[in-house]
Amino acid sequence: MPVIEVKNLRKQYGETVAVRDVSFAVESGEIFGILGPNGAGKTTTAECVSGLRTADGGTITVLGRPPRDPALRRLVGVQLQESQLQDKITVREALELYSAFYPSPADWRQLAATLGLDDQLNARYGKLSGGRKQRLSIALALIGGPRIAILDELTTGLDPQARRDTWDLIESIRDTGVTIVLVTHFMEEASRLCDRVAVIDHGEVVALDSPAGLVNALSAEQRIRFRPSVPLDDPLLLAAPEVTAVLHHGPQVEVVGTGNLLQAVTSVLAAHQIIANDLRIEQANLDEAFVRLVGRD
Ligand SMILES: Nc1ncnc2c1ncn2[C@@H]1O[C@H](COP(=O)(O)OP(=O)(O)OP(=O)(O)O)[C@@H](O)[C@H]1O
Repeated sequence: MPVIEVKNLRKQYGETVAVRDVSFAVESGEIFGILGPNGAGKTTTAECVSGLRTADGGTITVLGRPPRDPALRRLVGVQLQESQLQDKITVREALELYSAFYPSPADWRQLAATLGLDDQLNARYGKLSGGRKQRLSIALALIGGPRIAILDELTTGLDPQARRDTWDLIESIRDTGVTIVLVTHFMEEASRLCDRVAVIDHGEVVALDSPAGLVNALSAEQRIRFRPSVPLDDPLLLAAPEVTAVLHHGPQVEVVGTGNLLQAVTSVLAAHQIIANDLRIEQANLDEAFVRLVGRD
């Protein structure tokens, strides 16, 4: 049974329709990604699911309850894009303050240790690096011991190492049984972390699948590159039904096609005793799938 169900969500700000029609269901224990370009409606969707905004249309249930049900306050942890703390508050004070909001909070000292903040307890928020601030905001989202964590643009502004560390952290949180909704516009993040991804554009879900499923569905086309041992006549390859084009880049040949392209190409080459040196198969990735879906980077 899904832990979050969103059906035909609609939300507008004045004349601006931020979310036109969004539906999805999040299963228990998964990392569910909401991916889309700037202004697509991701944050608004996450805020409606978190109960921070009221939808104008559609229905949302979280653990079987409406998003603003007070019982959800300790079951759902939210880390939002704009959750800036005051610069002067220390890490310890922030953790203690947030713990006080919950009847049976997680042990904040243990959480701080897990998140690598235990040597920073007396540091002021304003002096923390971007990565540490992010860790603290994740800690604050988890302090109530939630069953669901909603994390928005978790790694924006982090350097590549801090981003990778944060990904490891999210995986370890998931391993404790917490369901995670991750709002992101980073393809690499979605591919690496998410079990399933809803791609949102102009306030609508344009695709919903695993990252690999999205790539496969949209990128039936494959490319193989190699350097033939002797010059190659294009018609030999084009005779195979799998091959749609043959391109030349100096000594390199690039074959474009569909289906079992590799087998088709290698059997043509074998039949003519041609050796394919430096053979490479170019795989499509989520970036390409995304550009195809939303028509822009
Ligand atoms: N409080 C608000 N008042 C008016 N318009 C808003 C408000 N918040 C968002 N919008 C508009 O609603 C649309 C969707 O915004 P939203 O922040 O949900 O998108 P997003 O996909 O999260 O984008 P980003 O990645 O840039 O945060 C945008 O056109 C945005 O300008």
